[in-house]
Amino acid sequence: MASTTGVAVDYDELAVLKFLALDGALRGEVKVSCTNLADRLDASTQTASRRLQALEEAGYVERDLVSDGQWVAVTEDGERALKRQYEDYRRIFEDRQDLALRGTVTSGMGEGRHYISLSGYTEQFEERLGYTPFPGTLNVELGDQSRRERSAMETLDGVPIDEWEDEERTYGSATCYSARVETGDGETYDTVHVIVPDRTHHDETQLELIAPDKLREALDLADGDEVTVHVEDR
Ligand SMILES: Cc1cc2nc3c(=O)[nH]c(=O)nc-3n(C[C@H](O)[C@H](O)[C@H](O)COP(=O)(O)O)c2cc1C
Ligand SMILES: Nc1ccn([C@@H]2O[C@H](COP(=O)(O)OP(=O)(O)O)[C@@H](O)[C@H]2O)c(=O)n1
Ligand SMILES: [Mg+2]
Repeated sequence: MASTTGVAVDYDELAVLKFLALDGALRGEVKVSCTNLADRLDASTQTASRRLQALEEAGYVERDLVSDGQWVAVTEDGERALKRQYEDYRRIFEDRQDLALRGTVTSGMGEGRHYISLSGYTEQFEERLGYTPFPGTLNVELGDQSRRERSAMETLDGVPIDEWEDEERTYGSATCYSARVETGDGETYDTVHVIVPDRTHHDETQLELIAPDKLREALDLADGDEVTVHVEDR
């Protein structure tokens, strides 16, 4: 586990980070005594002190040393590190079924690029998904089992993209489902969306994915490569 600064932070240090957050250090500085912290960690004062120092070197906390202890605040990077743990626990306890759809990367009709670039859609993607998608859709041809399982996606909470029109015509609505892509080599790309247009030339056997980046480049994908799309309930 490494931080952005390259300093390794272990579970032992994350436990300290959690105690600090419980004491309110996400909201601002809290007074910390190494003796008290050592008690809660069931470790020596030196160990407690060393872990605080490691957290500071990793950029997860900021410290102000004073004669009778120290003031410590968790940084944004520190908060992100805690949130990653939180996401893991959510997956463990919230019993949200991860719908895993398997298929192969395939080329389509080259129309996705046009639709995804239209401002009537990009404005909605930016506002509702939080990013400007790479112009296009990565098409995934689903295997037999995943074709059957795909219908379960419609029971999840999707982000609606509304129909809109310009002078010439109306453009259809669509629904986006948050997902993660995993390649055959176990490489993953975290935030993509399965986009299901209400009007489409594709049938249920194809899944179309949008993402901030070109997935063929980010994941080194070519036609025929196997991917698993983990659709999340968000
Ligand atoms: C956001 C979005 C909106 C779309 N709206 C329409 C539409 O209004 N009418 C239509 O015939 N197809 C629409 N399509 C579907 C495309 O015509 C086509 O089925 C598919 O997206 C093409 O994918 P490909 O080029 O990757 O094969 C839409 C696709 C997307 C991604
Ligand atoms: N996030 C994305 C979107 C599209 N793409 C690829 O970008 C190209 C343009 O997308 P497209 O939807 O217009 O083309 P086709 O899917 O019809 O081949 C295709 O090669 C897609 O596979 C990608 O790699 N990553
Ligand atoms: Mg496409």
